[in-house]
Amino acid sequence: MNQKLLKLENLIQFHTVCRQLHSLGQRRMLAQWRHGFSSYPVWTTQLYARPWQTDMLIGTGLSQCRLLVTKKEKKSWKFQLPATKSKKEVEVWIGITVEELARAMKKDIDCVYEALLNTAIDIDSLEADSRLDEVWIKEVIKKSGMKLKWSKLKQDKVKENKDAIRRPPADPALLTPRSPVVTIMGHVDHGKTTLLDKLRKTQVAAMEAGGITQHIGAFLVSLPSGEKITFLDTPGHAAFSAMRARGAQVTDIVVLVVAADDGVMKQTVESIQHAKDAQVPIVLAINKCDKPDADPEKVKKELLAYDVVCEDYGGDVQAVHVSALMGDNLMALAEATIALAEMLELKADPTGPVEGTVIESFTDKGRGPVTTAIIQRGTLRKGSILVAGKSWAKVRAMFDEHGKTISEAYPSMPVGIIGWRDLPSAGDEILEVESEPRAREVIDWRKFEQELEKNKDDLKIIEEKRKEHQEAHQKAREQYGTLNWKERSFKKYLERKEQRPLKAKKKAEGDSNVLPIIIKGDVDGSVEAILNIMDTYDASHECELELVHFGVGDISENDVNFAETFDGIIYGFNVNASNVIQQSAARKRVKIKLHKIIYRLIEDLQEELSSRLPCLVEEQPIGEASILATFSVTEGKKKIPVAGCRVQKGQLERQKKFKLIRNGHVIWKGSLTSLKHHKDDVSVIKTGMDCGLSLDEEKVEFKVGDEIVCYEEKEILAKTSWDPGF
Ligand SMILES: Nc1nc2c(ncn2[C@@H]2O[C@H](COP(=O)(O)OP(=O)(O)OP(=O)(O)O)[C@@H](O)[C@H]2O)c(=O)[nH]1
Repeated sequence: MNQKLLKLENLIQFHTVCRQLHSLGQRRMLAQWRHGFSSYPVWTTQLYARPWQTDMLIGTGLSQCRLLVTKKEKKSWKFQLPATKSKKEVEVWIGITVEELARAMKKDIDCVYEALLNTAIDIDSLEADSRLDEVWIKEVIKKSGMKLKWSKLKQDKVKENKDAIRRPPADPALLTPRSPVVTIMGHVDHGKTTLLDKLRKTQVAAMEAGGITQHIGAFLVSLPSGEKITFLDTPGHAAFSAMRARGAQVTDIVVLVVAADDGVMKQTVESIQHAKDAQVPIVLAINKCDKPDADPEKVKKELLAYDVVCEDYGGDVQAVHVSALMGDNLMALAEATIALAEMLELKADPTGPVEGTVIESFTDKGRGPVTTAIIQRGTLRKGSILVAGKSWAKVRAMFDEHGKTISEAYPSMPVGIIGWRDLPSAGDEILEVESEPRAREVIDWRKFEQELEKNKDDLKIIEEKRKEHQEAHQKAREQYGTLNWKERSFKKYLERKEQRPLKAKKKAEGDSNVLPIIIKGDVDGSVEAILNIMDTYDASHECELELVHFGVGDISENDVNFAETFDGIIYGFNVNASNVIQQSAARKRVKIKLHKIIYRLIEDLQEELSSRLPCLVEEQPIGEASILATFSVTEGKKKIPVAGCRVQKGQLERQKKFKLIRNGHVIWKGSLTSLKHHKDDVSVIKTGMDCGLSLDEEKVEFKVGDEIVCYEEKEILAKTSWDPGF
C-alpha cells in the first residue's frame, strides 16, 4: 500500500510540474519527466496497456494502483473529469493550433501538451502554432473531460473567391491579326544565341560571360514588308519548359536550330518533344551552312526519325539553310516564320482589359521591380492597374527592347513595365483590373489561398509524422510485448544506456549530412547560372545538397517558410530580404545569405557544406625520443618491459598519447603506464633528458633504435571535396 501511495505521490508531483511548465524548453523537461516516470507501473501501464496483462500478479497490482489513482484523481483534479451532468463545450475547427485549442478550452497551453503525453504524437515537435489533426483535437478534448463542438463559423467560413481571371474568348468580330511570338530552341552550341544576336543586331554573344546565355526578355524584328516577329530572348528548352510548367504558353512558333555540321543531337530531340507537347509548330533553321563540312540534307534525313518531315520530304516543316554567323538567309527564315504565322491565323482582341504573361522580371536599382511581358489581349497604357502572381502594379512607365519609352503596347508586343509593388515571376499571368483597391483585393485573396495551401501541407506533414510515430510506437510495443514491467524497465534502462551516446551522434550525423537550400536570384539568368554550377555538385557521399526551392525575386515569407520546413538555408543573389522577412527568418531560425557575386555565394555554400562534415582528427607531435636500451622490471609475478630513452625533440608528457615506431611503421599506439627519470615518477621529460618508460600493452617488446612519439589529437575542420571548377 505504501508503495502505491508513493506512486500516487509521484503522479501528483508530475501533474504539479506539468502545470508549472510553460515554455517549449520547459515542455521538453516535461517530456523528460515523463520518461523519468516511465519506469513506474502507473505510467508504463498507460503506455503499454495490453501485452503485460500476461503477468497476472503484476497486472492485478497495476489495476489496483490504477483504481486508486483514478479515485484520488477524481477528488484532487476536478478539471480533468469535471462533470457528470453537463460537460463544458469547446468550439474547435479543423486545423486549430495548439494555442487556439488551449484558448478555446480556456486552459493553459500546457494542458494541451499534457493531454497529448503518452500518445503517438511527438510533443517535442509541437509548437504553439502547430496545427492539430482531428484525432488529436478529439483526444485533448476527451482527456480534458470536455465536449467537442465543431465550429460552424470556422468550418463554413469559406472566403469568397476574389481572384482575377482571364476573360472568356473574345467575340471573333473584335479579333485583329497579331505578330507571331517565336522561341528559338536547339542543341548547345548550334548557334541559337548567334542567331538571336544577328536578328537583333546586338552583341549579346560577344558579352556572354562564362558561356551562360544572358537574356533580357524579348524583342521585336520588323521585316521590310512591315511584318513583325516577336522573338523571346530565352534560347534553350529549359526556359521554354519552365514557362510551360508554370502554365504559361506564349510561344506560337518554335525555330529549331540544328547545326549542319553536327546534325541532330540530344537537345535537338528534347526541343522537338517540348514543341510537340506544347503543340507549337516548328520552322527548321539549318545553321552553320557556311562551314565546309555542312550537310543540310543529312540533318533533314535525321529529323525524319523524330517525325519532323521537311517539305522536300513531303512534309509541312519549312527548312531554311542559314548561317547565323555570316547573317546569310536570315530574311528567308523570317519570311518562313511569317508564312507559318499566316497559316496559323494568329489573332487577338486589342480592346478591353489587358492580359499578358511575364517573360522576365528583375529589380532595377533606380526603377524598382521591372518586368518584361508579352501582351496577349487588350492594349496596355500608362496608369493601367495590373496584377501578376502576388504583386500588382500601377503602370508608371513602359519601354521597348531599345529602352525607349512607349505609350501603348498591343498584343504580341514585348514591353518593359515599371510600377510593380513586388517582383512577379517569369510565367506569371498579367491581368488588368479596374482599380487599386481591386488589385489589393486580388493579391489578398491569392495570399490567403497560398496560406490555405501551406496549411494543407502542414497538416500533411503532421499526419506523416504522426504515422511514423505510431509505427515506431507499435514496434516498441512488439519488442516489449512478452516482458513484465520489471524486465521491460531493465531492458529499457540498458538500451538507454547503450543508445544515449550513439543516438546523439546519429542525430548529429543525420542532421548534418543533408544541406537543404533555397536559391533566389534577381533574374532567371542568374538563378540558372547558380543552378548550373550546382549541377557540378559531386560530393553527395559527404553531404547531400538538396535544392528544395528556387526562383526569381526578393526573399519572401514563402521562402522562409520553405526553409523552416526543410531546415534549410536561403541563398540570395542580387536580391533583398526586407526587415520584416529578416525578423521572421530570425524568429524561425532560418539563415538568409545574400550575395552580389556568384562565386562568393558558391564559396559560402562550400563553407556551409564543409561545416557539416565531421571533423578530421590530426595527430600533432609533442615530442620524440629514441630507445637506447631495453630491460624489464619485475612487478609481483609480472615482468614489465621498460625502454630506456633519450628525448630528441620536444618533450614527453605522461598524460598524452604515444606511439611506437619501428622501421617507419607504427607498431603500437596507446598510453604510458610509467614515465620515470632515474627512480622518480615524472609527468614531463624535456629534450636531451633520459627516461625509462613502460606501455599499457605489456606484450610489446622494445628494440634499441625504436622511436617513441608523444602526440596529441586535434580536431580539424574538414573541407568539402566539391570543386565547382573556379
Ligand atoms: N561557322 C559558323 N559558326 C557559327 C554559326 N552560328 C554560330 N556559330 C558558332 O558556334 C558557336 C556557338 O554559338 P552560340 O550562338 O553560342 O550557340 P548556342 O546554341 O547559343 O549555345 P548555348 O548558348 O551554349 O546553348 C560560337 O562559336 C558561334 O560563333 C554559323 O552559322 N557558322
